[in-house]
Amino acid sequence: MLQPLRILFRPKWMVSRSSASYVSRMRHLNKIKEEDEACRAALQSGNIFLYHKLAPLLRWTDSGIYQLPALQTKDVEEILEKLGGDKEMVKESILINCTEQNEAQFSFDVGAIDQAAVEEQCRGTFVDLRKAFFLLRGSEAPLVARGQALLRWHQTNGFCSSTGQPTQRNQSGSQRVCHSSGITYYPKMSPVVIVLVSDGKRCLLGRQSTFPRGMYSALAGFCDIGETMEEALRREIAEEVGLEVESIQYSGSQHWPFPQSSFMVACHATVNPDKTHVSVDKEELEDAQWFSLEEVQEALTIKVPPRNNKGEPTVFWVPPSYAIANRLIQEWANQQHLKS
Ligand SMILES: NC(=O)c1ccc[n+]([C@@H]2O[C@H](COP(=O)([O-])OP(=O)(O)OC[C@H]3O[C@@H](n4cnc5c(N)ncnc54)[C@H](O)[C@@H]3O)[C@@H](O)[C@H]2O)c1
Ligand SMILES: [Mg+2]
Repeated sequence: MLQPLRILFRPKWMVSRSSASYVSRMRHLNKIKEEDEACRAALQSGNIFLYHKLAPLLRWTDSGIYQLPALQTKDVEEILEKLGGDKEMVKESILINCTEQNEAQFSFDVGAIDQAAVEEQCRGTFVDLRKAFFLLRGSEAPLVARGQALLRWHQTNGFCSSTGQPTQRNQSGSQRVCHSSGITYYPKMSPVVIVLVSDGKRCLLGRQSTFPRGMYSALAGFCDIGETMEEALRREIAEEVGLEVESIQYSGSQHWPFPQSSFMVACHATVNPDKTHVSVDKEELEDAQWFSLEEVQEALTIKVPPRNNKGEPTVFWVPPSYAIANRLIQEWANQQHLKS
């Protein structure tokens, strides 16, 4: 039988934020998301994160870390004019969030404007999102992913799939409407379950042939339409490794921008310790194996895996800390410790 879901930990945001300031911030954000006039005003005093062909602009700081530079709207207008663009283009910025001080945050893709010239003006570099996600700290990584996801969605949803007519966005970019059919389109995410299966002593990790060599992760799969998360989880484990899950515990969730926006729901699951024979579906996975606590602990200590002369990792390692798979593996290792 499936056990009821239970939260394994309290995320930091649940305990550390004052509810009054959080409520006012969320209401402010909702207002500028929904009301075009309020959003235009917020853009005038807001912060803009720049992208070039969906690669975010990062800046190397004096303190030796990469940062996501927040530009003022007037600065972006100036740069656009200087580099032969139209300063009105800045109005295409997409609302992504707001700061603790209620300053709106936007993403803007400079498009056809020369990349090197913008980099020089902004004292930064446009970096592929996979790399940027790894280089940024704290809340900047999810913020930059969200900004890119929204820009990508607008770039690929310019036309109504029913009428073929152009769709029009609202000022914040939270939706697009086809005035011919009346259909409103909202940014989309695909729900994915990611699960760390345990037999009580070992945990099960798998790898796809596209993963970097030696890297194993928790098993994941897209939810089918009409499925509950629990059904998707049980089905994926049955399909990919031929095991039947006995219990499920919810752990957390994450927006995952690769290759496109997924909503990752992360869980722990157990199987009967007498029924642990793995039969891998080779269409889905290259390999799946049970790993001991010692092996997992060793892998968790590896920040950058050692590589051979072809540049390929030579050891067993797990996804980095920004991936929710890493958190599941870390939580499992902590729980095993408590048990022993
Ligand atoms: N953040 C993390 O820690 C982490 C770890 C592992 C995997 N992931 C992500 O989980 C996602 C799903 O994992 P998977 O590849 O094993 O899934 P999966 O096992 O469902 O297999 C992928 C296949 O599912 C099909 N599919 C069904 N719906 C889809 C949709 N909406 N979008 C794309 N393909 C769809 C496609 O045929 C695709 O080839 C991947 O995008 C991967 O990047 C994230
Ligand atoms: Mg899978």
